Amino acid sequence: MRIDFIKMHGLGNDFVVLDARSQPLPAIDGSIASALADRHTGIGCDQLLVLEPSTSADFRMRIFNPDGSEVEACGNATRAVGLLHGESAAIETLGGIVHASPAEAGISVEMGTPRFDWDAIPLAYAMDTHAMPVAWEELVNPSAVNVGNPHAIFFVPDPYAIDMARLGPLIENDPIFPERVNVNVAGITARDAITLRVWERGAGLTRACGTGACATAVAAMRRGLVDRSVKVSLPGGTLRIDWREDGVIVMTGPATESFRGSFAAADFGLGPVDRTRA
Ligand SMILES: N[C@H](CCC[C@H](N)C(=O)O)C(=O)O
Repeated sequence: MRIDFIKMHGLGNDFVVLDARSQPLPAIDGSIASALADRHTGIGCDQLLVLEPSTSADFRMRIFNPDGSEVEACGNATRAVGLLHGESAAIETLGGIVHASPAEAGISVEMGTPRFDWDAIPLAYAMDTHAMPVAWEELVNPSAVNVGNPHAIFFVPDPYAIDMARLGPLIENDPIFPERVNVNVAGITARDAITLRVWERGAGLTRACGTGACATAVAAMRRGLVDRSVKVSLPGGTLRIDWREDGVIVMTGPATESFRGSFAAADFGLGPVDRTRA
């Protein structure tokens, strides 16, 4: 049996999309996600996305990191599947329902309202998530923001001077974040401009992180560093983040379909299709 996939990206943060609504798919778990995401022996991607029917939205999007973890939110992926959908869509995720709509600058997504309470960013002990009293060498006093998934945001003079390959995993896996955390290093370049690099939980350094851009923009706004509409420049390109007066974060940016293909299910250890799920 062959399985069709769509290869997509949002500013270079790339995805393999499997649509269970158009083909019978065997059960997908973390180990299969890791195999498909592997850039040497698999198709290769930062996240695997599985689209399924939903009883509460237009469809459901499951999100897997290359380490096999299934997670709550993925901003760039939301724009990508919004592009596939072709018109406005409500998308069910583990982090809640988000809304994608075609926009002049690509796809606009209402990413929900951010949370700052410490039980949204599971910490070993309650802290002021505005500026946590912790440090990892030159990365100090991060903000902690949950936009469906957990983010730690450090403001630094030059994000490109930070050794993310060394400090990223240290912070990602610190026990102070029992669910781990996405690590953002940001520089403020103007009242409406942020430069950002992200070490993603379960994926490592990516060329762009949509939820990271949302969390970082909100953290900077809360600190009075920027206005409520900012451009966030990531290695892969720029996103616009607006934090509306009603508390909803709106992210706008491009999404791209790269190519389509198929693979033999047996090549990735995918078992027979459970017809009760078809
Ligand atoms: N690594 C993230 C999921 C992907 C987020 C990122 N690719 C985005 O565009 O938001 C996490 O474990 O929470």
